[in-house]
Amino acid sequence: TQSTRPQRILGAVQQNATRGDPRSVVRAIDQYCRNQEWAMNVGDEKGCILDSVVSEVNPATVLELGTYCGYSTVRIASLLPPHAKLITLEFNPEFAVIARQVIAWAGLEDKIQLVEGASGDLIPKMKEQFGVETFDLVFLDHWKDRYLPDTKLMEECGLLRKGSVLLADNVICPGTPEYLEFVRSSPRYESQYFKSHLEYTKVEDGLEKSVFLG
Ligand SMILES: Nc1ncnc2c1ncn2[C@@H]1O[C@H](/C=C/CNC(=O)c2cc([N+](=O)[O-])cc(O)c2O)[C@@H](O)[C@H]1O
Ligand SMILES: [Mg+2]
Repeated sequence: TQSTRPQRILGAVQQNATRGDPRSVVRAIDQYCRNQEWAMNVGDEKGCILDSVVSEVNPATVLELGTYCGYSTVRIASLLPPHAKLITLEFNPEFAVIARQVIAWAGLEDKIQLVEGASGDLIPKMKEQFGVETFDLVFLDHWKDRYLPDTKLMEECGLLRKGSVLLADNVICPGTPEYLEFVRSSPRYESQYFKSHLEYTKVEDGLEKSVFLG
């Protein structure tokens, strides 16, 4: 039977990456997606911007919206300090199965909690079910029309504190116009655009970093 793209990405990791070496997992996926078949990972160019923001924030608690195959999950978690935790939400069970194996290959199961379900349902449960107070960093990379409603939901659920950082992928391509308008015009956010390119291409894209001001 025909394999799926996420299955082929997992295969590339198992063939080319070293177990327990997160950066080799990131490198294996980037090489596969650049040379064999494109996939919607944040990628190596925007990934370097992601790395610099993670290192600057040095978060104890991270929320990722949209795991897909776990590329950015592993990339972020590989930079976290020892007792830090990353919760990643994924509602497609097939993608979740692949992502769990990619995370395991990287040896990062202790830092990452992959929760299956829709962000709109899970965000309101973060405090009671997952013992989260607030998130120091949120990486938004799921359906682009969910960025704004989920940001408002995180505010309503008290999951953001003064200084929490939202980092959003694809604000140019495919684009998140309503979200961008909101964070750039709201007095409660200080936003900054990091110009880059759509993963593995020369098309313009970028990340928007927005600090919640409380
Ligand atoms: N509400 C929700 N709760 C939980 N999981 C959810 C969710 N909505 C979507 N997801 C999951 O997040 C991923 C979707 C990503 C959409 N990205 C994209 O569509 C995308 C497209 C391009 N592109 O077309 O060039 C480039 C990119 O970097 C992209 O991230 C999928 O794994 C999907 O199952
Ligand atoms: Mg993306």
